[in-house]
Amino acid sequence: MEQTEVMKPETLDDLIKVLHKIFESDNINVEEVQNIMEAYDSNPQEWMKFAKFDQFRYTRNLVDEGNGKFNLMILCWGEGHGSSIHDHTDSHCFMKLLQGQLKETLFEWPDKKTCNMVQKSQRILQTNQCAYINDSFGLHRVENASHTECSASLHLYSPPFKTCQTFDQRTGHKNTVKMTFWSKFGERTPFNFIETTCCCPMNYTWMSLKKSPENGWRLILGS
Ligand SMILES: N[C@@H](CS(=O)O)C(=O)O
Ligand SMILES: [Fe+2]
Repeated sequence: MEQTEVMKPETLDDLIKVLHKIFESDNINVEEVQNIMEAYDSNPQEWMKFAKFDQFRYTRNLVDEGNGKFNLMILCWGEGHGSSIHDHTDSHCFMKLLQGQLKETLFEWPDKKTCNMVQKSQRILQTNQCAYINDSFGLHRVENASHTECSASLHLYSPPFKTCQTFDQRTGHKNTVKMTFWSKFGERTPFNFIETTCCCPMNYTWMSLKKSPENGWRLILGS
């Protein structure tokens, strides 16, 4: 597909405007989106209002709904925080580092028989770099391996999705999990439940204990 002008977005607002324009079309040129996201020089003053960290796990903070074509969000990774192995529900996934570093480990889709999941590759993403993945590349896990620095990344998913599948590294067993936002447009998402989350040391999946007026206590396995 032909790529129109490659311009450098000067600010995050600029970048969002350009992304809106690009995603008006139904045919997405992955390299063009990747180049434009990479061309934006991360300026914390512009995105700080969206970056809300949690003590225990990474947070997902919605920045823009892309006219229904994409979701743009900032993920905030405290020291040692990571995701479980997951897919991207047949969507495009662009991931640009805004601050710090992130380690991305790629895995093959598990085959039918129960076995350890096969690791394909691993890389460290640096500030301003923009990575891309979709389900045809495989699955991934993302981690902030630093014990002293937090990280932030800008993710674009198109089309937007609300659930994904997480995988147990030792068995390949999968779970469908709901994906939630910690904040939307800079405002903490309202919550009326008690929640406590911990990472299961056996298989690195997340377990949450939640209480809501609607559902009472629930133990939720997976991300
Ligand atoms: N895809 C993950 C983040 S990452 O680990 O790529 C999410 O949206 O929560
Ligand atoms: Fe991901």
